[in-house]
Amino acid sequence: MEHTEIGVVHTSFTRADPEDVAALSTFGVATIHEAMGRTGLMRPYLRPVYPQARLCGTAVTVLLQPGDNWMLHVAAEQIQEGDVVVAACTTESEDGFFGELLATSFRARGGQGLVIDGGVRDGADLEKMDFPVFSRAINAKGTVKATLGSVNVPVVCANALVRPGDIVVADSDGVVVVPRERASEVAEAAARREAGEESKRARFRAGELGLDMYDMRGPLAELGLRYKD
Ligand SMILES: O=C([O-])CC(=O)C(=O)O
Ligand SMILES: [Mg+2]
Repeated sequence: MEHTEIGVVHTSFTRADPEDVAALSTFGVATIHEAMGRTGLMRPYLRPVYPQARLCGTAVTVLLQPGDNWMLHVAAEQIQEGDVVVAACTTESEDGFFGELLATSFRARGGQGLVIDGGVRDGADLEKMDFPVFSRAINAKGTVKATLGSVNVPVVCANALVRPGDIVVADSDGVVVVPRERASEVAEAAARREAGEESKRARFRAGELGLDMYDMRGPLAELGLRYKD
């Protein structure tokens, strides 16, 4: 990635097609990740603040400085209906950058949730509000407003590149990023994959074995697998 700009807010960028966002919202993260050729996943240390949390939306990106949540307030103004805020940090930081007050602000602007490679607090309130948040920590420790970061620059969040306008999907399995140019192709591949899984599910339910469904007996015998009484 090119040198990241600090102290800049990009106010206009192309958002993914809402039809593609709606299509992707029907699939689980594992299916989307597989449909993308097993790419786009954030690291699994990002966890939902409450088990039912789930989100799908277009990314407004934020680059935070450690222990400083100023740029989340700056980002709130850039949120449009259907957006998800994706926040990375210039240096690893697990402080509580975000809580129910900021969630209330994001929601009022149309925000659908937050993915943050940092900490958040007010977990019980976030669950009560059903405002989906995926974070690396839950931490009561407060933050300051003293240093500039950026809004709507490309960021690397938990090892995944996210550009403003890309689609982010998160559920209890993890967080995946779909580049907006690939969204409709990925949604089609995900639908094909789900149809394939449905037919396999029906066969498993009927008692068929993966050993036969996937023609595994020959290769296992060739490698010398032996059955003993
Ligand atoms: O106020 C903060 O800095 C973070 C927080 O707890 C909230 O948004 O409710
Ligand atoms: Mg709070």
